[in-house]
Amino acid sequence: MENKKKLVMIGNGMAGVRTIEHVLKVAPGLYDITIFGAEPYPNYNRIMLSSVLAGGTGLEDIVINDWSWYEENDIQLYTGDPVTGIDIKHKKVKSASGREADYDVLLLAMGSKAFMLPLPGADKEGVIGFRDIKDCHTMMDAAGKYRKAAVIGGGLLGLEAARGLLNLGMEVTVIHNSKYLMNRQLDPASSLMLQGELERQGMTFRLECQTAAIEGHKRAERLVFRDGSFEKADLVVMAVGIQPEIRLAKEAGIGTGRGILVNDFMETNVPDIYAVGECAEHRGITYGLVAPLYEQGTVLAKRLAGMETAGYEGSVTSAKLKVSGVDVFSAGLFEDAPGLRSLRYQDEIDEVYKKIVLKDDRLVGAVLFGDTTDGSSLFSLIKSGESVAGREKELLLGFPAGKAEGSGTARFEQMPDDEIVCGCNGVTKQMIGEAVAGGCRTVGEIKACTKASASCGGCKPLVEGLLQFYAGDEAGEGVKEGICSCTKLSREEIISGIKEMGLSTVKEVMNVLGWDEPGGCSKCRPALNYYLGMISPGTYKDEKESRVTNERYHANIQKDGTYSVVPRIYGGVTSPGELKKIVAVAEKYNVPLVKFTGGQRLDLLGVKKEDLPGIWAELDMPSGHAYGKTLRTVKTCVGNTFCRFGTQDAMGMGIKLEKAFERLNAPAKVKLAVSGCPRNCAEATIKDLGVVAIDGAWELYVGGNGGIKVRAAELLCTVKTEEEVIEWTAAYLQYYREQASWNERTAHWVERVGLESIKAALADEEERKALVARITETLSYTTDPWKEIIENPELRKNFEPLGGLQTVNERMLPR
Ligand SMILES: Cc1cc2nc3c(=O)[nH]c(=O)nc-3n(C[C@H](O)[C@H](O)[C@H](O)COP(=O)(O)OP(=O)(O)OC[C@H]3O[C@@H](n4cnc5c(N)ncnc54)[C@H](O)[C@@H]3O)c2cc1C
Ligand SMILES: NC(=O)c1ccc[n+]([C@@H]2O[C@H](COP(=O)([O-])OP(=O)(O)OC[C@H]3O[C@@H](n4cnc5c(N)ncnc54)[C@H](O)[C@@H]3O)[C@@H](O)[C@H]2O)c1
Ligand code: SF4
Ligand code: FES
Repeated sequence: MENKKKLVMIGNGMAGVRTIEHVLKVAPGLYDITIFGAEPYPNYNRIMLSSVLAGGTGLEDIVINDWSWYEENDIQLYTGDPVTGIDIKHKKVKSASGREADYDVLLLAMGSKAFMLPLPGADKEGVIGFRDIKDCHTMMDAAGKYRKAAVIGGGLLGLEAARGLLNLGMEVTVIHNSKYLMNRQLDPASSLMLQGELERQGMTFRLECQTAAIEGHKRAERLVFRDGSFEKADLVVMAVGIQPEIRLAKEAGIGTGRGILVNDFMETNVPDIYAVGECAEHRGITYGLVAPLYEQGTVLAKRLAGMETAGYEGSVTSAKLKVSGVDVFSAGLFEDAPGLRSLRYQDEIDEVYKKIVLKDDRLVGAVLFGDTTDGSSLFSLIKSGESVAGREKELLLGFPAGKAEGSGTARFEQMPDDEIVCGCNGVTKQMIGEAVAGGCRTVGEIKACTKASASCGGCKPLVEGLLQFYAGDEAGEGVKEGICSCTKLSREEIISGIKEMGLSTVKEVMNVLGWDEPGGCSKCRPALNYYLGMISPGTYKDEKESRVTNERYHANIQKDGTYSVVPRIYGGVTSPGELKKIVAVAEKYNVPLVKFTGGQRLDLLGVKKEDLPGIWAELDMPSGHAYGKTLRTVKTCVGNTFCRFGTQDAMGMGIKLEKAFERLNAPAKVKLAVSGCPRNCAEATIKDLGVVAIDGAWELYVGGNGGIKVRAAELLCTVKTEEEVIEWTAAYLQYYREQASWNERTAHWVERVGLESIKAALADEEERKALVARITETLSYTTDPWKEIIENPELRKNFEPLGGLQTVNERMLPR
């Protein structure tokens, strides 16, 4: 013992103890270690406080190093005893309880404290930050006694706190100074989508709002804002950023700025004193996420062990909001700026937004909303700084299955053993390797063993890749995934639950099947609405509030908030009479643009919401479902009616198909086409179902797609008559309706289940007829939503100026 150097650490938090773990590994027995912690606990995972608050995780689950770990490693731990002074001359520290400890090496790892706005009334009871277990307890206690909570700050912490408080049964208003939530991580488009989802979960927001004071007797009772308005609040949580703990260092004469100044080896300006974690300022930056802090810890541990090491050069960071039902990821630069180029993909129907930011030929930032699967792959590319020239669109639209960056064997071979795979829990590649060597064969088992992927979940694709890398064919199925983060149940389990228990409403399904997220989210609500309607077409009452905006308004909402009207022109075949009606309406309502669509229809664009019922009434044509998850259009060529190559009546067949299946609800949109000969002018082989005439017969192709990823349709069958075309189409569409997941286009479905299984199901005549009977029944219940609106004054109210449910951001917020 005598020969050991004395290492004293101030702060018993995530970054500091992580550094000590490394020191113990690379230099066992070198130091006699003493740790002072201000909190009365062993080292715990602060990140998981959000999960504790939201429910489902107990405090006992978040301990990283329990009491016995300190004992086993001969670490002298003083908890609940903050250090109050550092004497750099005599190399000793003094604590609140009067303890003194000499050091040879001193580690400053005091983290940060919540920044508390210096508002009048900020010292009242019920005004807190969200930083530690104590704050968690305060919020839980308050939720038992009071109803109204206000969270100041709409960043990561504020939103996670707000979600937790909602789960505790409080009404929550988030007061945010910017126009956009998470303005430090998201651009306006993704931020608006996030806001919409959180509003649906029950949060309310006051944006661009400045708090002036907190009023109340002893306890907070209300917030008063600079514009004079106010908000009742029995609990006020400040989540407006953090302040590195530098007071002790400053008083001792150690160099400080915003944080404690360190060089690339985490050395302060005073010999033998180092700083690590949120309290350290490196190259002008203080970090507030654990991944960079763990990187700092690795360098520092090697330095303390006297090992050769490259210095810490700073980190690019990524963040993922830990709110159930919301997938948001942000990494690197996300705002447009001179010298940067960006690519975006925005789908306001399925609520998916992706943006990547490039500098020259390198990826420097990404924002994902709704689908964050590629987050870790994009982050790997940002960190590597390699050229992505020529691959930009692939990066934006998603990596083809099995090709994700970070999933290749070469990448895992090159990955250093101590590279952090799970930033939230500090799990390295080596730790995952050891877990697999120890018998883990699924992501769930690795999660239970190492905690990798247990917090924000952003590392899951990497963990899966590593599991595959280490376990190869022995790797079992990944952790069981539900249809969204609100439930662990798969589509099949939900459908059999609905059938077996006779569940009949979205709410009932969520209650009976035990949804983790009581209100569901924008992914599961419409999916349940569809499954219920598909299972019981005759009795299920469609829940309009579970549908996306376009389907609620029965019109296609446009970028500028106006709508478009696409009259149903069966088979793309019109007449002078129909055209005259369209022209008259377009002129009367000053429609700014009339355009032919890709599906051979006329699109009246730029229509005001309040003009929609009038236009529908005057057109007196069914409005086409040019939106929504249903049959869109049947495109046709002229066929043998006029074309000298035509072998069959393509127009007639197209019109029949469109009339047969219009208004059909489906898991995703469905597009059809009919070509009169194999020259295929209607491009039938890139449609969900394409019919191509050959001599004396028709070929039916399925699973085609001309969208993001072009997929050629595959031949399902060849039939002789028009009746058989209708029959097979009906059977195929119903089989797709019953088997595919919500939101799954036929191209993906066919690829997933394989054409052969579909062929086998439809080849059985009895099965085919049964499918036809079921689709016929479903179609018999469909109604004309436009007529209903025209004829029902109550429904028309939704279309009055400022009527209905619309808010300024509604186009971003489909339900
Ligand atoms: C609710 C919440 C959720 C979060 N979620 C995420 C997330 O999802 N992802 C992510 O990357 N990051 C997240 N963070 C941030 C992350 O927790 C911090 O970056 C990380 O904990 C910082 O580690 P640290 O060791 O520097 O500081 P800390 O973990 O704060 O540890 C510092 C310790 O030092 C103690 N201390 C201070 N002064 C003294 C003194 N004078 N004497 C003795 N002890 C002292 C403090 O009490 C504290 O226990 C979250 C933070 C919070 C609060
Ligand atoms: N999922 C995660 O990764 C996660 C979760 C929680 C916390 N954290 C970390 O914890 C730290 C604290 O988080 P945070 O959200 O408080 O910090 P932050 O700095 O990221 O966000 C604070 C937000 O408060 C807003 N704000 C500032 N002053 C305000 C005022 N007067 N009124 C209203 N709004 C105001 C800002 O616009 C900003 O968006 C950060 O380092 C964060 O990265 C991360
Ligand atoms: S697909 Fe054949 S029938 Fe139809 S327009 Fe083209 S050439 Fe004529
Ligand atoms: S990175 Fe957040 S759980 Fe792994």
